[in-house]
Amino acid sequence: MALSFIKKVFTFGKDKPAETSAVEAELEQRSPNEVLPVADDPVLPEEMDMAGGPAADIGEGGVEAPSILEEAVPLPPADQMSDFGLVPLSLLEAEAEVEEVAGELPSGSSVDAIEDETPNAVEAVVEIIETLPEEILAPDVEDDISIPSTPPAVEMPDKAEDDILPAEPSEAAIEEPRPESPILPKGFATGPKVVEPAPVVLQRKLSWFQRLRNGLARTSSQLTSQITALFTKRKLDDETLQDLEDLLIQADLGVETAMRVTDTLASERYGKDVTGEDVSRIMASEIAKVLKPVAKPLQLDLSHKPHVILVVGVNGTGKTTTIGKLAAKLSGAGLKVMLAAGDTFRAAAIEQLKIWADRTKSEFIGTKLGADAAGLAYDAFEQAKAKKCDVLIVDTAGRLQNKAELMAELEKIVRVLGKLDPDAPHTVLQTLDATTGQNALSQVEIFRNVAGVNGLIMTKLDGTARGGILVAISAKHKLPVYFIGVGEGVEDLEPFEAEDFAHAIAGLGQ
Ligand SMILES: Nc1nc2c(ncn2[C@@H]2O[C@H](COP(=O)(O)OP(=O)(O)OP(=O)(O)O)[C@@H](O)[C@H]2O)c(=O)[nH]1
Repeated sequence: MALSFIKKVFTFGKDKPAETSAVEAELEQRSPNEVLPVADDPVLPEEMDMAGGPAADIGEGGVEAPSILEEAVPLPPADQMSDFGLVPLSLLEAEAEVEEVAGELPSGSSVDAIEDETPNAVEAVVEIIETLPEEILAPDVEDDISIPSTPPAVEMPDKAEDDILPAEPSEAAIEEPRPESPILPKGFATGPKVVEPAPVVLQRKLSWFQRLRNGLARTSSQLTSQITALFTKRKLDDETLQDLEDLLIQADLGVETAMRVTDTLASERYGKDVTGEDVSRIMASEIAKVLKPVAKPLQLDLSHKPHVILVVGVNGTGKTTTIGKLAAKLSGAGLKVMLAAGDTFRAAAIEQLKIWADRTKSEFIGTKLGADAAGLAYDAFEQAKAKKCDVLIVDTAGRLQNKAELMAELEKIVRVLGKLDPDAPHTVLQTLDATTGQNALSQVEIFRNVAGVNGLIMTKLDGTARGGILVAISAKHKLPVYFIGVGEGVEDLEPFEAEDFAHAIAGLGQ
């Protein structure tokens, strides 16, 4: 196509215009020896551009050139180019310009129009072609050039109807043959979904006691290693007893329990050799004595319809989660439960409780964010009565015990519930975060005064708990401890067992 077009232009040879165009100036700067090979049917590599691609730099000898093309086809000396069917690069560049201009003109424009647009390029083409031998030019010379207004019709060979093949897809649409088992990215799988029976659990989930022990490991291992260090090769005397008492107090067990342990130890072993294990055993036994009276089941008076449980505590101590766990136990036992989202401070808390209600098939009552929590508690109580619920559990917003305003709101909730039933709320549960330590002691003190807390649940005993504080709280307040939380899951709420807890703190087995 290119050469035939040039040939056509060639037949229109004209005088060179007087002024030199920028294109021409550039062309003139180039070595006349710059050439590209034009084979009969040239197929250039994709990265080569006929008009603007890297030119082959042929030296005097006409051979050196650092291009892919040269490596593939060694070039002859410049003066013999045409003998080998080669044309100068300058010709191709001028031709490209002419073609580009022609392409921008309206279809049907004559060659004169092209010349008007780019006289210099046409002139350059003509000039160069005049120097080329006839045989490298295309044989089909026509005397007129015009840009066809319609593409030439392609003559198709006649085909019998049966021979008509479906239209062939375009090259882009031709799909690569697909491998039989495609390799999918990580996280995907193929094939029909297979419902497999649950595999035999080889690695059993940790028992709640193991989780409790793990949670209390920090307390227990610290204690036991210090006790062992204290009693290695030492007889039990006043000094070691005092040191032991200090250790126990540091472990949050409280002065009272610490003294119980040292008194018992002194009465049994004073002046004798004592091992760390002896001390741990006595410690576990004394702690269990403190905890046993408070390890009680949560008593439900189902003559009340509903039995109202109000759940209070500092932010994040696990109120909402514990309510979900309790609801699961109760509704699982066939009781009709309603959950009331009295934490009107936090949208997420309302949503969280709703999810727990759905999950445990409990009734749910909520209100809008920022609404009066006492009003919601009242409505919940009425609705739970109307629906004959067995248990109503009311969530409340977490609050710091030193925020008087919030504590007053809590007082109001209790008062309002009491209007519908003087005994309500029948249970006021406080959640305590086992990772808190000493602060939990004052939390109980204050919530007990404001909301009449009459039972405790210690949560997060599976974490890095400082469970010693529960012993101190129990010794001081003697409030029932109903459950302990040993995880975030619905089943991770265990009845509180004094012996187990005492053993876990002392680092002993169950
Ligand atoms: N590991 C562990 N995490 C718990 C336990 N109980 C609650 N949590 C987590 O503690 C976080 C706080 O629990 P929530 O139930 O939202 O506490 P809350 O007291 O209702 O919080 P506020 O609404 O902010 O007052 C959540 O991430 C719970 O999943 C537990 O026994 N073990």
